[in-house]
Amino acid sequence: MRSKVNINALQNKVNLSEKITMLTCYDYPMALLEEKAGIDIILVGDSMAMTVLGEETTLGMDLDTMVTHAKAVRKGAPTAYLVGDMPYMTYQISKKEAIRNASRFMAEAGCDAVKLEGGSNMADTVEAMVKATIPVMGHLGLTPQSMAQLGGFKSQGRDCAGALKIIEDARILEEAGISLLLLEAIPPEVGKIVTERANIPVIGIGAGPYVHGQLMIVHDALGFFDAFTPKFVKKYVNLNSIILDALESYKNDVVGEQYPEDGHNYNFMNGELEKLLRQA
Ligand SMILES: Nc1nc(=O)c2c([nH]1)NC[C@@H]1CN(c3ccc(C(=O)N[C@@H](CCC(=O)O)C(=O)O)cc3)CN21
Ligand SMILES: CC(C)C(=O)C(=O)O
Ligand SMILES: [Mg+2]
Repeated sequence: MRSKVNINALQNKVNLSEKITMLTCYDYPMALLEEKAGIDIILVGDSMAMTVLGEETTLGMDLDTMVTHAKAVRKGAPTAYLVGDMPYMTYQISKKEAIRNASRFMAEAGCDAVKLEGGSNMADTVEAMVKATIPVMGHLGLTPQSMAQLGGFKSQGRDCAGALKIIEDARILEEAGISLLLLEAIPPEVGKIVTERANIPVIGIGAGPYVHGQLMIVHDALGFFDAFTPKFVKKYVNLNSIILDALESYKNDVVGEQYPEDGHNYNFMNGELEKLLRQA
């Protein structure tokens, strides 16, 4: 087993200019594989609402479900740096609720940190959570929980004012005590400026090549999600077509009576069948 990935190990990679790898994960079998592949950071994302539960937004995700899945992911990935994604309205209402809700990811699921969306508006909350022993990952740019205000899933920071706001928010969040920062769907140049000024690991998802590491939604990387494809997605395999082939083969086997075969059957213990046939 590799040694546990902690925040120092991640900072070491940054210092050595080694890229950090991050993927989402929502269940135990995928966690086993991501751990085996040596992925540094695993995010149990509220994107699970869309990739696993078929919702059109992330807003309906609830904390109990997130904690349940984070627990399963931790079982499959004991050494990855595990981040739990705080669902909509579990941290926006009060610092007290934010701390109590975040603590469940830490205590029940064994997460290493929690992630929350927002900039300067979240600085006080981040400070309170860090004081309460909870490491926090910030998330700027396209923040899906604000989609009603952003006007949908739209890339961000593409004008001067928008870019300046992201750069300033990154500074304020770092000052408030975040341990890591995620940048989503922004121009590479904005990612570069934020990364150069940061003293913490900066991970991008559609934030260009200059950040310290890359995140992708695992269902996107595997071709296991078809509803839409963000521009930054690279599909490494088309799992949908592989799985569909297998499902159709199974169906054809059953309909064509090719399954089950002899080896799939449970046989009687010695002499018992003859006994049954005499008595039945
Ligand atoms: N499967 C999946 N992958 C993701 O990366 C992802 C989710 N789900 N769900 C939550 C958010 C939404 N994401 C998105 C969605 C769209 C763009 C995008 O590139 N949007 C276009 C505009 C599309 C429009 O105008 O409606 C853009 O150019 O900004 C980026 C990230 C990222 N996240
Ligand atoms: C899209 C990423 C950044 C996320 O927050 C999630 O997977 O929920
Ligand atoms: Mg999320």
